[in-house]
Amino acid sequence: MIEVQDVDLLVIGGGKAGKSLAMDRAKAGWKVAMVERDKIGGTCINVACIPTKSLVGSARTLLDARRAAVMGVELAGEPSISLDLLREHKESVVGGMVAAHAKMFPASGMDFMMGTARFTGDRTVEVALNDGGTRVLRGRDVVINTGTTPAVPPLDGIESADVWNSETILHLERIPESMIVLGGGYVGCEFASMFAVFGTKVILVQGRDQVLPREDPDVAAGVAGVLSAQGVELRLGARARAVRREGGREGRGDVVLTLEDGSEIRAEELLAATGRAPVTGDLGIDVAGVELTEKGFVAVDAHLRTSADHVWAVGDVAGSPQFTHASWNDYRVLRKQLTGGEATTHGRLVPYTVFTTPELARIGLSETEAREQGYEVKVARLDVAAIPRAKTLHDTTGTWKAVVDAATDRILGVALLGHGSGEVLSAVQMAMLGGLPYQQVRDAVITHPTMAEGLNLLFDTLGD
Ligand SMILES: Cc1cc2nc3c(=O)[nH]c(=O)nc-3n(C[C@H](O)[C@H](O)[C@H](O)COP(=O)(O)OP(=O)(O)OC[C@H]3O[C@@H](n4cnc5c(N)ncnc54)[C@H](O)[C@@H]3O)c2cc1C
Ligand SMILES: NC(=O)c1ccc[n+]([C@@H]2O[C@H](COP(=O)([O-])OP(=O)(O)OC[C@H]3O[C@@H](n4cnc5c(N)ncnc54)[C@H](O)[C@@H]3O)[C@@H](O)[C@H]2O)c1
Repeated sequence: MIEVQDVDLLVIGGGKAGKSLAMDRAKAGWKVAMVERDKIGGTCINVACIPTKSLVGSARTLLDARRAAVMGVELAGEPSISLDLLREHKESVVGGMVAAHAKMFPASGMDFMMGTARFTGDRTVEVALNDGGTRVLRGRDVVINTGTTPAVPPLDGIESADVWNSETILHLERIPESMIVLGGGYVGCEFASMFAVFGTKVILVQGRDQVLPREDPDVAAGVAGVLSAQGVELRLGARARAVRREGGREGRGDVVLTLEDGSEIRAEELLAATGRAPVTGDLGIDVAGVELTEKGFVAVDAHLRTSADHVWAVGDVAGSPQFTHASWNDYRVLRKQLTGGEATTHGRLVPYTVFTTPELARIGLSETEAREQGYEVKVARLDVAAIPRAKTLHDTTGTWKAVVDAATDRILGVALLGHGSGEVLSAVQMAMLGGLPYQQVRDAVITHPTMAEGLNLLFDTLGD
């Protein structure tokens, strides 16, 4: 019989919310244990945001080098990607962050262990340690932060077709001559953009009739235009039903994707980018009295409480918006409650940026959503080409759009497609948080020439 170790806080899965909470509470003197299966620092730094944005940085550097002459700079020879250097760059960024976490965890005072946790009773887990052995831990409070994992699309033949997902593509075995990207969501658009810039002939197959289906059609069309201009072939409204690898696993011929209309598309590789599935299957969740939603996420209320007393869930697995910053905010919401305060996830404003090149930065309601919710809206639009900073950079692709409540003049949301828009977005976010009418942003004195200055121009288009 293994002895049960009691702790104040037990964190299962070291994602953004869980690791932040564990370190914070350990530093505050709580007895904290955190169990992580295989990724020190979680999904974001190992296999998601950080490696992908490192590679997006490479794609942008290549694009800059290709258009150096227009900026008056001569480079000797054609700039190109070195697979070895690319891997080294990505791995040095990821490795540096993982190493920093490996130091920070024990330094905080927590009991950090590598292993797989599984519930065996109320607030109690058994941990199969990666280096052998078992521990049993019980938390006064338990936090589930086990994240999501790439969903396997239900296509005939998928198991034997040897396709990539968002994690395996990051091994950077090769830059293929041709690649099908299945799925036109965030992952699909970002990888399609970067691999097209790296020189791959990309065919993006999207089941819905636009990329990024949450966005207004005109905004999605803007992103589609960016991808097309980079050479991506878009197959919209094209649902896949089967996939096979010619020559079998050993022969490794082309991958062939069959669409619902029976037509076939072939390429050297296929990236499945069809969403993410919650990691709850092997947690023994029913033993803990924790209920799941129909889709397998942990069911939580607006306070991140599960159906079991003193068991909480945070991040992707709790159905929070699938962004690292949302998970980080979950941490703040939960910390407040665990330390005697009140906090909720209800009504929070969660921005996001899709890192195509250029990027799409979004916050608040789309025009479609605003109209569906009964708002009478004013819509402002600005071509990025009108922004002086964009002209100085010869980087004028994109359009900005803002949706304003006609009754109050408050900004309901924006969609900014263009250079540096993810940075500009935060200025809009602050205006929205402060409840400012658009005129105050329009009339603010903003530094010239910055991309943010475009906000003056954007809201100028609405007049008074
Ligand atoms: C390709 C890609 C790019 C992305 N880019 C961005 C971006 O640019 N910006 C952004 O905001 N978001 C981005 N995201 C989304 C972001 O990565 C996730 O929303 C975020 O990582 C979720 O974090 P989390 O806190 O839910 O947990 P995670 O970071 O997923 O952590 C969960 C951890 O739990 C561990 N675990 C699971 N089960 C167990 C168990 N039984 N025992 C012990 N440990 C366990 C896992 O190993 C994992 O480390 C991207 C996602 C992908 C796939
Ligand atoms: N920059 C960022 O913040 C960032 C980047 C990457 C991922 N993420 C997060 O990761 C999550 C997952 O991203 P994702 O792109 O994998 O999922 P997603 O749900 O955004 O997109 C998946 C797309 O695949 C399509 N699809 C599914 N099955 C198909 C089929 N059989 N044939 C054709 N098309 C099919 C769907 O229509 C959908 O649009 C996102 O929700 C996002 O929150 C964020």
